[in-house]
Amino acid sequence: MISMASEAYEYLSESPQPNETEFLFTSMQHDLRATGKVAEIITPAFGGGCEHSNFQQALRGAMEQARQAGQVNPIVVGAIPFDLTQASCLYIPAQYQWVERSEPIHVSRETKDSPTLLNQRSIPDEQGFKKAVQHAIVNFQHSDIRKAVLSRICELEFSEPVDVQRLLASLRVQNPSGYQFRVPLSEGGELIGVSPELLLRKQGAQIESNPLAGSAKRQADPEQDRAIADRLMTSPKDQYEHHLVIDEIRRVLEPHCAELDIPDHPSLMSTSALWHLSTQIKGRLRNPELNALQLACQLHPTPAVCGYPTGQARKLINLVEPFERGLFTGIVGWCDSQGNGEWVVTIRCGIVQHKNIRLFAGAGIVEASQPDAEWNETQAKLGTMLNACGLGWINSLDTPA
Ligand SMILES: C=C(O[C@H]1C=CC=C(C(=O)O)[C@@H]1O)C(=O)O
Repeated sequence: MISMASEAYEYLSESPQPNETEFLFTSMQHDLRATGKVAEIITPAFGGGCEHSNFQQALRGAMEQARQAGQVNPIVVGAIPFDLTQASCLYIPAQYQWVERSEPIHVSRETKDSPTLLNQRSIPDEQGFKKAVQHAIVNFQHSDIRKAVLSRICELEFSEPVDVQRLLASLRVQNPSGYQFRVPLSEGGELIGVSPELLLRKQGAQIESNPLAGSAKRQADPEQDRAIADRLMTSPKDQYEHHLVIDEIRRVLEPHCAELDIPDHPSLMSTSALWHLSTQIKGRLRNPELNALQLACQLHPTPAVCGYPTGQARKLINLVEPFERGLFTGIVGWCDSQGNGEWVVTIRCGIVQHKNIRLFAGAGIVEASQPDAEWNETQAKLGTMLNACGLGWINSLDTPA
């Protein structure tokens, strides 16, 4: 466990106030709020698992720049894209502060408060997505690829600028135990979301990871909801999908760990929209000097967002996905100058730009997948952000996953 609250984290000059926060990351009981920028890291994180990589050098250079600017314990915050060869979106803020999380505040769902939805479209559309799933399934039958995560975009245009504070408040109500994030983007706009999936937390020699794979849509009726959860736990397709992720994470972490605890079987975890198969992994590093970003770069992208084997799955994704994922299914979080940090998988999120939001959702495809069910799963995953936008009704038009 990271004991951030009790630690004397520094902040330069005044602490950021919630309404002027530019970067936000919620971790367990605390929010990391940051403003300003003293150094930027756009070097791609490719090879970032190695301490001599360009990326790690850029990271050390930026930390040094911050120290010269007077910071005693600088931190790096931001996001890294799905494709590690693309520019990183990281920086060292001028001020930061850990604050205790407040109780989620009720957000009114009255339609008069919500701006009107002018346009929406899915890329690819329903037919295109199902075709891509079918394409992947055929590929599995004729190659060594076992899993590929296929995703789609849902573009929304509103009559008025999106109220980001309201969006964040609603995400907090929906998933109070999730990792909420808000990242300013240099090209304009903000990355906003609430991820349920911890890629890596590192404090000293202790590490944790909580991969998720295998999902089912929550049901309003408690009995049906329980039945869906039980079915997920015993579904061979979902167990298989999950184990591909765990085996790959074990392969990466094992050589680094003096102790590694990976339960034999996943457990259930839930958000307001979905059930997930989840494995809580804990370990103790042989070399506590490894920084959180070094390890995160070795783990990313796991088969929970890419597939298995990674290289081949990535090629298949590039072939069938008709858009650039950018930051979606990358990682978002923070790392301090001692190498401690937390990185979560950038899912259940969107990019907000004035009156537009670009939402993203994906689903792990294996040979036993059904195109209709995978489409419905992406719709359920979009539900978190759609609800936050006051558009929960869109999901009620769908058949349950
Ligand atoms: C890619 C997403 O979810 C991943 C994380 C949890 C469960 C997943 C699944 O069951 O397919 C996905 O691997 C997403 O939410 O867009």
